[in-house]
Order: sequence, then structure tokens, then C-alpha cells
Amino acid sequence: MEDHPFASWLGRTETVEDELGATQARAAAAMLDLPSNSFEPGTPLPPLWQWFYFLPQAPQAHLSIDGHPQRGGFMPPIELPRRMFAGSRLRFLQPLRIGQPARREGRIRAINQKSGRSGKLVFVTVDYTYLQNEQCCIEEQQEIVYREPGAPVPAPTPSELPAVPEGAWTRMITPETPLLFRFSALTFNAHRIHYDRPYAMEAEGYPGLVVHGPLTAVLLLELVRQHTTRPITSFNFRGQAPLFDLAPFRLVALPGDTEVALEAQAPDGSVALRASAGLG
Ligand SMILES: C/C(=C\C(=O)SCCNC(=O)CCNC(=O)[C@H](O)C(C)(C)COP(=O)(O)OP(=O)(O)OC[C@H]1O[C@@H](n2cnc3c(N)ncnc32)[C@H](O)[C@@H]1OP(=O)(O)O)C(=O)O
Repeated sequence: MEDHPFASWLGRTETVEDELGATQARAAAAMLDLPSNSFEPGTPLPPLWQWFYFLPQAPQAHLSIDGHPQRGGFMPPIELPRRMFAGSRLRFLQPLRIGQPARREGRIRAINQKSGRSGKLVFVTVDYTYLQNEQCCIEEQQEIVYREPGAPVPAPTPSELPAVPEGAWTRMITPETPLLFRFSALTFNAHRIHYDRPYAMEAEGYPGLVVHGPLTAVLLLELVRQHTTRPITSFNFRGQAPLFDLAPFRLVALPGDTEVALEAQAPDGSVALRASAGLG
């Protein structure tokens, strides 16, 4: 491990506290077209909505060209320029409750260099624990990937979507700019690929604005919550290819006995994000 280029970042920690105010949950509900008046102090926060809290606190002067906090603080100073959210694995042990102080403890678990079809990749695995009243409510393992500039990413050509299995729940999403903007604002995520079209296209080589991986994950889990009242005990997702604001994409959920298999299908029918939600 001594010759690991970022050895001193392994085990690095970060703690963020939050009052879990109701206003933020109500704003998230508005973004998701859900009634916002049900979020009172004491209400359980829906699974994945913890991403609307524990916001990054880097001063404006400490942002990089891509809008993220400069690397070399909590996140290692990886030189590959293109940051993406690659995936996450979560266990929901008990709900966080709105209006009560909570804490998120982060720890760098692993930093792995890989070689992919798109070129050099570095994955940073971050463990997060969300606590309230000193009880662990959520465990999360996030994968953030940094990749080299590489070739421009082509837009998928819209085509007929594959037939969905019987019993599947589906929803079409039109990723309009105001939706992407509101998700960036709610997560205080200034990554320019999500709202700055010239930057996304000219600097990072995407064909349009990039849909946040966590937004697609939230929309998938909301599709599940819309169809079942069973508690959600876990959620795993992995982004396989980016989605863009250029055309509608489809969410598909196939319920099983103990889990729901989920995918977000790009306009050409390929799977952009695969996920699963565990049911209690
Ligand atoms: C928020 C936020 C940012 C965002 O939300 S960005 C938008 C959401 N994220 C995405 O759209 C990412 C979609 N994924 C991709 O574009 C590609 O999967 C990626 C990450 C560029 C890698 O593609 P490659 O074709 O270069 O990689 P390979 O398929 O050849 O695989 C090479 C090895 O990497 C492993 N791997 C690939 N993808 C993932 C993944 N998503 N999670 C974990 N590991 C992954 C793959 O298994 C191979 O590993 P081996 O050990 O088998 O070599 C914000 O910034 O905050």
C-alpha cells in the first residue's frame, strides 16, 4: 500500500451535521410532483432523500473549473478531469426523522485505478454513515469515478424501446432543464455538466446536459414507493452510461418477492442505469 499514489487519503474522514429541516423535504417533494404538506417535524424522511441534506460546504473560492470542490481536501487529488457518480449501495436500517439533528460520517474506503473502454478510470469508494440520536439509520457506500477526457460521448439515437415484462411498473421521464437545475440546487451540487450546456458539450464532450445519477436513482425509488407500501430496506445502483436532457428516458421496475429489479433505459433502449431495491 505504501506505493499507492493516494495512500494517505485512505481512511480520511469528514463529518457533516444537519438539522434536517422540513423546508428542504418540502422542496424535494415539489420537484418530484408529490404533495409537500405531509412533511412535518418527526415525519420519516423517504429513502434516498438524505441526499438533499448534509450539503457540501466548500466556499465559492474553493470550487474547481468543473464546479465541484477542489480535490485534495476530503477527496483525493486525482488528476483525471471528468468526475461522474458511478453508483451506490445503501442499507436503510431506520428512517431519519425530519426536524431532528443528524450527522453524516464519511470515510474514504478505497481508491482503485482501472482501465475501461473509455480510457483510464479511478474509482473512489466512500463509506457514509447517517446517524440520529447516535443510532445508525443508513449505511451507504458511494462510488465516484474520475475518467480521462477521451472521445466525445455520442447521443443515443432514439429508437423503439424493448417490450416490458408483464407486471412491470414503468414511467417515462422528460429530463427538462428546470428538473436538472432543481436537483442540482437541492443537493447544492455545482457540477457544471448538469446545468451549463456550453461547458458540458465543449469542455467535457457530452452531447447535452448530463442527468444526475442520484436523480435517476431517486426517480426509480419513487416509482417503487408509488406502487408498494412495503418498507425499502436496501438500494443498489450502478450507472452504465450517462443519460442526457436530449430525449425522454424510461424507468422500468419489475417487482419480485423480496426485491424490485430496476433499470433506466436510454432513448435507444440500452440500459443506462441498473438498480435493485430490497423490500422488507
Ligand atoms: C452527481 C454527480 C455526477 C453525476 O451524476 S454524472 C451522471 C451519472 N453517472 C453516469 O452517468 C456514469 C455512467 N457510467 C459510465 O459512463 C461508464 O460506466 C464509465 C464510468 C465511464 C465507465 O465506462 P467504461 O466503458 O470506461 O468502463 P468499462 O465498462 O470498460 O469497465 C471498466 C472497469 O470499471 C468498472 N466499472 C464500470 N462502470 C462502473 C460503475 N458504474 N461502478 C463501478 N465500477 C464500474 C468495471 O466493472 C470494470 O472493472 P474491472 O474490475 O472488471 O476491470 C457528481 O459529480 O456529484
